[in-house]
Amino acid sequence: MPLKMGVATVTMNRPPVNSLNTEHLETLHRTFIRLENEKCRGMILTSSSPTVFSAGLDIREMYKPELEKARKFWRTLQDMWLKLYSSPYPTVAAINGHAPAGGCLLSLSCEYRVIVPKVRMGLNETQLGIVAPQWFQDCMRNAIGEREAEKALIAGRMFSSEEALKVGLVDEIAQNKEECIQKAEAFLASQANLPMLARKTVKLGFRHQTLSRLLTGREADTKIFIDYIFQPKVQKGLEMYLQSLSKKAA
Ligand SMILES: CC/C=C\C/C=C\CCC/C=C/CC(=O)SCCNC(=O)CCNC(=O)[C@H](O)C(C)(C)COP(=O)(O)OP(=O)(O)OC[C@H]1O[C@@H](n2cnc3c(N)ncnc32)[C@H](O)[C@@H]1OP(=O)(O)O
Repeated sequence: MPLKMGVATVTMNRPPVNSLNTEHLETLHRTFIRLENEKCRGMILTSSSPTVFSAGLDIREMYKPELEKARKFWRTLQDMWLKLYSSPYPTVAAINGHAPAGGCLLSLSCEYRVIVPKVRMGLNETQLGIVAPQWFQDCMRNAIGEREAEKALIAGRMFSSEEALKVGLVDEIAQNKEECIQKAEAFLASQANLPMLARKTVKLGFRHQTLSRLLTGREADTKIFIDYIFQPKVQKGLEMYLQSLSKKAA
């Protein structure tokens, strides 16, 4: 995590697709805590993969899990998200590859998004027979508005880079990763002279409702997750989805 002029670039590096298992989520969470403690001036979140930003939650964490491990997985996801979404420093996602589901959530949790061409992002959970939790949905709604979010979430729509720009899911398209990082740095530079306390207070004001909805209902949210994924038909769906992903690789 290099810090250049107080700006950190956090590069996810969990091959092959940066899927988010408990360990990877813990690493991200620890990183965001450290950045806050070190009074970082801005953060760029990106990926070491040339084609994938993040494939979202690691489906193997939800497929036939042990109960306590599944609980820990979900709580760690909540912890990571609460830290990122409420970060006092400015955040940009340099989306240099596909960003489905939890990958899209990561980018939506940043303040500004730059994407490369010819990749897809969105909350596709419905298409997998699972449901994007309320706080995932809130992040989408906060980015693109009620009507577009409702349509996208019901359909589990994956947006092309161009569609994402058009609907406001991302702020800019860059031609490649290098330009993506340059544009991310330019956004952070544009924020650098703003009084930090005022900036942070306004940001948290906008995000307060979404944050408190989860903060006041964390246990209930965990229970919803557990009850949902332990349903036999959901497990069957996850099994089939994992098989389809593996078949694709074969
Ligand atoms: C009332 C109820 C309310 C709420 C319910 C509560 C909770 C339910 C939980 C809801 C939340 C879900 C959020 C999620 O994030 S779910 C994950 C969704 N992710 C995806 O759908 C992405 C799947 N992956 C892909 O589409 C492609 O892999 C991708 C486009 C990212 C990259 O394609 P590429 O061709 O480069 O790679 P692949 O060959 O497909 O994959 C390589 C190997 O990686 C494995 N893989 C891919 N994605 C995942 C993943 N998300 N988890 C685990 N493993 C993954 C894939 O199987 C390949 O593995 P091998 O076959 O090589 O072993």
